[in-house]
Amino acid sequence: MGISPRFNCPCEGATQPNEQRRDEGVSQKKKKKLSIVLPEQRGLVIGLIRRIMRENGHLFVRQYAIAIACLVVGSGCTAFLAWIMRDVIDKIFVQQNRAAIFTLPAIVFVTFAIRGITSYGQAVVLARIGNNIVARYQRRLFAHITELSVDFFAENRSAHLAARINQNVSGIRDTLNLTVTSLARDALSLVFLILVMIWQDPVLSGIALLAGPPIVLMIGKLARKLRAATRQAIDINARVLASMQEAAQGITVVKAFTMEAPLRERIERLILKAEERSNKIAGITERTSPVTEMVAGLAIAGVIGYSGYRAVVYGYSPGSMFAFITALLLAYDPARRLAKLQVQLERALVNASMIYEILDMEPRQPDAPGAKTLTTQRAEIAFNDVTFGYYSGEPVLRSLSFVAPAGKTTALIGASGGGKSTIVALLQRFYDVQEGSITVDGEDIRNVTKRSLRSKIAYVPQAPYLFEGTIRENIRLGRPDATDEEIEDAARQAQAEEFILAAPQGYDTPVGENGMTLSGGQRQRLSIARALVRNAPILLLDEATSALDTRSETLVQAALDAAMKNRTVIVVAHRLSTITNADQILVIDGGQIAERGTHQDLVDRDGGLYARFYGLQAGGSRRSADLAEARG
Ligand SMILES: Nc1ncnc2c1ncn2[C@@H]1O[C@H](COP(=O)(O)OP(=O)(O)OP(=O)(O)O)[C@@H](O)[C@H]1O
Repeated sequence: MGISPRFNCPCEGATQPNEQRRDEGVSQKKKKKLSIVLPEQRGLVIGLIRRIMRENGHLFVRQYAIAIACLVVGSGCTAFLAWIMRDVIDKIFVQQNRAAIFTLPAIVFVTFAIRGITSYGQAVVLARIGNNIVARYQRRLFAHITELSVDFFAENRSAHLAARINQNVSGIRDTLNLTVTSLARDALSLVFLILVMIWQDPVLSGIALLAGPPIVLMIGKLARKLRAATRQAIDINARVLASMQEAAQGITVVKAFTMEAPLRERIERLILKAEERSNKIAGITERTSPVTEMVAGLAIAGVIGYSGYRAVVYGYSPGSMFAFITALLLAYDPARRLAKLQVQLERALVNASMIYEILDMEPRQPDAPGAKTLTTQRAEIAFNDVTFGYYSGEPVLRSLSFVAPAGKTTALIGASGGGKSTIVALLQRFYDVQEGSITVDGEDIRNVTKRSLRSKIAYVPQAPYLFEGTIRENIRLGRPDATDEEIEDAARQAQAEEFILAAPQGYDTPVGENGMTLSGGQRQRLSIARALVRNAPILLLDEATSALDTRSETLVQAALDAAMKNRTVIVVAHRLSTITNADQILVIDGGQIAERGTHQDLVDRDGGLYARFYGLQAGGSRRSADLAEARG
């Protein structure tokens, strides 16, 4: 299973062609990358709006009812103001009715007050709905992303992803709010005002409404242009933010290599592009204004000219004409906003579809239907004829078979790129094998839940990663229900206690971003403590001691030796010194096992790869990169 390219169509009901599904067994670089794909056709756009409505609308029925009630009352007030102008002119100015001098202004004031209160009410309610939608989608996205396979993160730069999500999440909110406010406020106001106009004067209304069709045509054209520009703008903005974040994260490398100037130039180029895109969008969006103004101005001028002619020549009542013109002028604002609606919706929909693009992705290694919980008796691991490659036709492991006996240590060693880390990744089911199988106590790991499989494994990665939080919290990530005593015990075993207690707040000292305040060796020891506290039957060490100095390494090695007892351990080692005691050593070369045996067996093997390598450096502390040299 692969990440579904179904996100090409974010509307519901879109299915993936079978052919596409079939060739997804092997990950294919192009398919995994997030691209900006948009529904091009009107039907798909409506599908997207309907999906957003269906997923969210029912959650906010009460709030939307309040907002819509406010909008309806507000629209009614607007129409009423136009309506009452007839009385203002006729009663006050023509009939000179004294009582009306007091009552009509009072009515106008009360109408404005009601309009103000309802406008406040709808704005607050809609803002709350919007904020809640943003929060819900942020939660949903994070939960979904953490379920996606590791290859998704290998293919998508994390900073770029974060920046894009940050921009996109507003799309759902804006689509909903724009649709609701436009329909409930602007469309309703317009309908009420047009009714007032027709009631007052059907002929003049006909003249005024002639302005509609040309404006609608023009907006349709502009919206199409805007769609492409918006897509590019969102992507460029995400790249700007991502580049800044990456520069901040890698600031030591940036400074050490004096990369400031070229980096600045790169970001400046992106910023310039983003500025150009924003200007283009503003140009397209605002192009609606002059055209709308001119067409509407023409209609209003026509109405004034014709009604003036009728008043002067035929003596029509100024009151009804005034009410008509007021309604026409008041209708102008909602009509203009409605004209802009499609343009604004374009942007919101581009963002919303990008959110669904991520939400519609499926993990590549989902649990099989009816997957069991893995229970381990002995925790014996077996690779049976495993063939695997990250890309189709490029196998990294070829028909690889070995057994990692229960309670014993199996060391993997070999030249860089041979496939050692891949073996460790496959065992955790970050990827699925293409041929063969991997079993734990005879159970194929594809038949058990990933959660239960991984709960049996403690993993110390090549590059230790620490999360924002305290030292204690970072160790506790190994097992959330670990007691403070267990955490301190693990830290002691990992030879980390000394520096932890020397830190300003001991175990409660914050580690800074990815442990920036700690040395590489200290980070590694915390990572080992995290694995120890997990207390799992399988221990995976990927070059766990690579960042330690000789003293720490000796200490940690002793700790690891203790932790390895009675566990099934697979250790990827780059230094021979760390594996001389291993129960079996597998020399991995070109995705296959070139040699296997204990350290002594392999050293004794005349002309063997391992023996040659060992011979190269009697001290046995050189890195396995030298194996390539040994291989000649
Ligand atoms: N996520 C990935 N996507 C694509 N190719 C990958 C990925 N990870 C590893 N590879 C490729 O797979 C091959 C084996 O890599 P792997 O990391 O397993 O080797 P290794 O023996 O652990 O190397 P090292 O000792 O340098 O860590 C390499 O050619 C590498 O480029």
